[in-house]
Amino acid sequence: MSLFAARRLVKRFGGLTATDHVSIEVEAEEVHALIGPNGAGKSTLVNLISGLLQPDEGTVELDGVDLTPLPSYQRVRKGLSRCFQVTSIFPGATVRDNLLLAAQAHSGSSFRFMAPRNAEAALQDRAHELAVRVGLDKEYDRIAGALPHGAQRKLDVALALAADPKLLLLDEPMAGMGPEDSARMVELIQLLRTDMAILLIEHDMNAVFQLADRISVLVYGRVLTSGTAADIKGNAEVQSVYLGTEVHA
Ligand SMILES: Nc1ncnc2c1ncn2[C@@H]1O[C@H](COP(=O)(O)OP(=O)(O)OP(=O)(O)O)[C@@H](O)[C@H]1O
Repeated sequence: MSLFAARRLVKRFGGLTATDHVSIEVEAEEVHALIGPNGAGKSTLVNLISGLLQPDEGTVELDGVDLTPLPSYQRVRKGLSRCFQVTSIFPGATVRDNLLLAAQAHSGSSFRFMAPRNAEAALQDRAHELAVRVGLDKEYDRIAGALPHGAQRKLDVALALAADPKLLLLDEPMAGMGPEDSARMVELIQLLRTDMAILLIEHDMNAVFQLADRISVLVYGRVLTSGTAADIKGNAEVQSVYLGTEVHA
């Protein structure tokens, strides 16, 4: 059984079927990328998976738990974390305080039996560990909103990691990045994949081909095909979908 499975998801907006019986699975430690031209329904699918939208049909399951009836925040508790295309950081606070808040939000009852001073120390450790993990330890005391774009995206990833996800949903993590920052983000995702499964929605095809074990191509709300990078590169139907369109996915 796969770690994660979305099964036959359907979402209609009036007469438009934005998600048309989409099934997608992610195995433990797998990076599964989702690509598709503009308007293919990627954002809608991500919202259905993370719980910002409710499907008209279909189910979302993680590690044997049916997440479909749960709101976003409960899905996070069950192990499904999402990074946002629009970052979710507090721009006026330091990296440290952003991470402390996230660590605290996800600490649940873990510090309940500790003396307050020990609980505070454990939170500080956790926040610093998250900064180290994404390579932001040198920026720890800087104001988040003043960081370069690439560093802000890393912080966004660190905030999602605070929940200790089993599945990390990365929604266009390379958006707006230059080649150097993109390369760093690829390195970071390579590190993370040893600890969690990743569903990656990304327009940067270089990054997708480097990272993905499996790629699914979404067109008009349906999965056109799924396969390895080599399968997808050699697929005539995929090529024709992108031909003459704004090829950035
Ligand atoms: N809330 C909504 N109400 C009505 N139609 C919507 C809504 N959200 C999305 N759609 C429509 O559903 C289709 C899929 O949109 P979606 O944003 O999911 O595509 P996408 O693949 O994420 O595109 P992009 O890469 O441009 O963000 C589009 O035709 C869009 O206009």
